[in-house]
Amino acid sequence: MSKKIGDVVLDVKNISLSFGGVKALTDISFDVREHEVRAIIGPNGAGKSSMLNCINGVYTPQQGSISFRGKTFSHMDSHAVAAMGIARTFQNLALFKGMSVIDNIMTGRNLRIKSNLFLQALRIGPAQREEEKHREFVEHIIDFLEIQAHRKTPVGQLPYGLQKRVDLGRALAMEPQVLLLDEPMAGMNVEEKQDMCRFVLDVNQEFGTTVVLIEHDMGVVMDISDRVVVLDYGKKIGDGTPDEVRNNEEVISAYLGTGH
Ligand SMILES: Nc1ncnc2c1ncn2[C@@H]1O[C@H](COP(=O)(O)OP(=O)(O)OP(=O)(O)O)[C@@H](O)[C@H]1O
Repeated sequence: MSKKIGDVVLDVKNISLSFGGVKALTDISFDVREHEVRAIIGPNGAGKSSMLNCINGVYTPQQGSISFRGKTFSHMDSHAVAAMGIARTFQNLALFKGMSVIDNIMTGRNLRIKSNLFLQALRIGPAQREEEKHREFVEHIIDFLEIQAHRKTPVGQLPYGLQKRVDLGRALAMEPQVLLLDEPMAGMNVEEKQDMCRFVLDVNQEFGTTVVLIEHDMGVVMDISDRVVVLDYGKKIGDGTPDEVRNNEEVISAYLGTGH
């Protein structure tokens, strides 16, 4: 891979999170470097989604801090996170099923629309020009994700694999610097997985977007990640390159050896 990994963009320090008596995360620290694909793996219930939810401000950890480009937060505010350039896709798709592909991807653009709602509603002057500019950007994403044929189709009518692609498109519409992907390939067939892998790698390599990815398919993780964090029962048990993680005894016994 010819890309150049940069400085730390996201620095997670000593995060602990519990729900009543359930300790979802215990003292988790790891960093994410610019332009890398960083995977978080671990068995069901290990705390992977909770970790993403702390990063994008859905959950507030009881302990620890998260720094983004050197700015430290004990709690990430979800609107501020999006404005800082961190986008997220969800394990259970967060799309508007009755709306077209193009309109769903446009919703990811809202953050960047500056003109006020009144002008937008009237579609006059600067608001109209602005909307055209955003629609053009959305069309680029649609071309990039090779879903031109489905531009006007209501998302709910698309096969699952394509819905996941639209979800990625919605996140890309934010022009994120960091993309958090929660199981982007879950429930896909082999061909859909290959396509999604290619798109994630293209986003990473062509736009330089940093990717943090939760994924259960080990083949995928080992193929596309630069570094991997391994969680088990809310604790970090491994961290390193795919090869390092593959050969880590604790990881093998907790996870890789158990047929997940
Ligand atoms: N909102 C919540 N309320 C109560 N408990 C929660 C909540 N969210 C997560 N948990 C608990 O925290 C632990 C970690 O869950 P989490 O969903 O983060 O794991 P995961 O590694 O993403 O699992 P999976 O692979 O199944 O998605 C689990 O025991 C889960 O039941």
